[in-house]
Amino acid sequence: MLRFDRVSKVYNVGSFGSDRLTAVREADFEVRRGEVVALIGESGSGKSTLGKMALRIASVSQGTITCDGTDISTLRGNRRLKDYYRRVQGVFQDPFSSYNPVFKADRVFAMVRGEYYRDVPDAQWRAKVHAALETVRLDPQQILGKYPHQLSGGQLQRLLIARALLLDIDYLVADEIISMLDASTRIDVLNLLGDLKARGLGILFITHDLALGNYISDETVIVHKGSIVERGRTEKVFGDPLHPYTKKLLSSVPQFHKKWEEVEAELKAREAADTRIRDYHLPVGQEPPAQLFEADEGHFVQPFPHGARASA
Ligand SMILES: Nc1ncnc2c1ncn2[C@@H]1O[C@H](COP(=O)(O)OP(=O)(O)OP(=O)(O)O)[C@@H](O)[C@H]1O
Repeated sequence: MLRFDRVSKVYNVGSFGSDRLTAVREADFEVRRGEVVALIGESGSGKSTLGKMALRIASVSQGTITCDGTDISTLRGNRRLKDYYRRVQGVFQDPFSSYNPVFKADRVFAMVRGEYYRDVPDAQWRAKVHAALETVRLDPQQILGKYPHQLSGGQLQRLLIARALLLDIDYLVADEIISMLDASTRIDVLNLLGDLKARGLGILFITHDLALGNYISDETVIVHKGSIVERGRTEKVFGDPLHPYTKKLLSSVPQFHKKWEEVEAELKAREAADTRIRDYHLPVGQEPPAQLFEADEGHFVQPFPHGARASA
């Protein structure tokens, strides 16, 4: 399990690094193997920072991230870090920036070999590469030996996922990997992630797109201004949103079969009927605690003033 335990990140900003920006505040959630967790929030809410901390690209300011029980901040030295990256890999939004246009795209595989599999004989390595490409539904004949500009964004993205698979990973941090793809490729990559999940991979799926998050995830974590405001089984968070910010996000997605007034009236009626709100409403002016309230089994919400409307 990849577990975030009250994890915070403070960046030093300003001209001399004199100001501090809290990008993530006491985030608490986990990604289990064989499960997709969607991390959803607007731009600047701290999603990528959470992914970067899990990949050790950014340090953790407070709290701990553990991978199957090991605090990842204690992994020092090339060998232990390499072992970690054998198990946890990241794929990011812009596939083009991960390739050097001067080299053939499959150089990313050669780099993995040089780093991790020097002793593997050529024939065995070829078979491994072919198997990884087939898993991501790429035809080795069409892909190997090509330059990045000869491949589509979707192919390049799948190639990066194949590279991660060469390492037999347990967890994948997928940061906005669908956003830049065209509609027909999107569904392919989404279905691929579904296959990987079925093979037992744990996936942290970072997105600002609610529909994508809803489509693919088992658990949803909603982040707003660095804090998790709601999390739980995806069907609960989407079907019975509790926090004003989650409601606002969901109501901003057009429901083509309904008029806007109908949606708003439904939200108000649901809120009025929701007796649980009394249990977790906060006096106006009180800072919301980082610890979430369990409103329903496995469905957590950050307490908020009753009647509050989420500010953007
Ligand atoms: N290296 C850094 N130094 C200083 N501030 C940073 C750094 N990286 C991110 N931030 C700030 O931290 C906050 C969270 O950024 P982050 O990239 O995690 O958000 P995000 O939700 O992933 O946004 P997006 O979807 O636009 O990538 C933002 O205010 C951002 O400007």
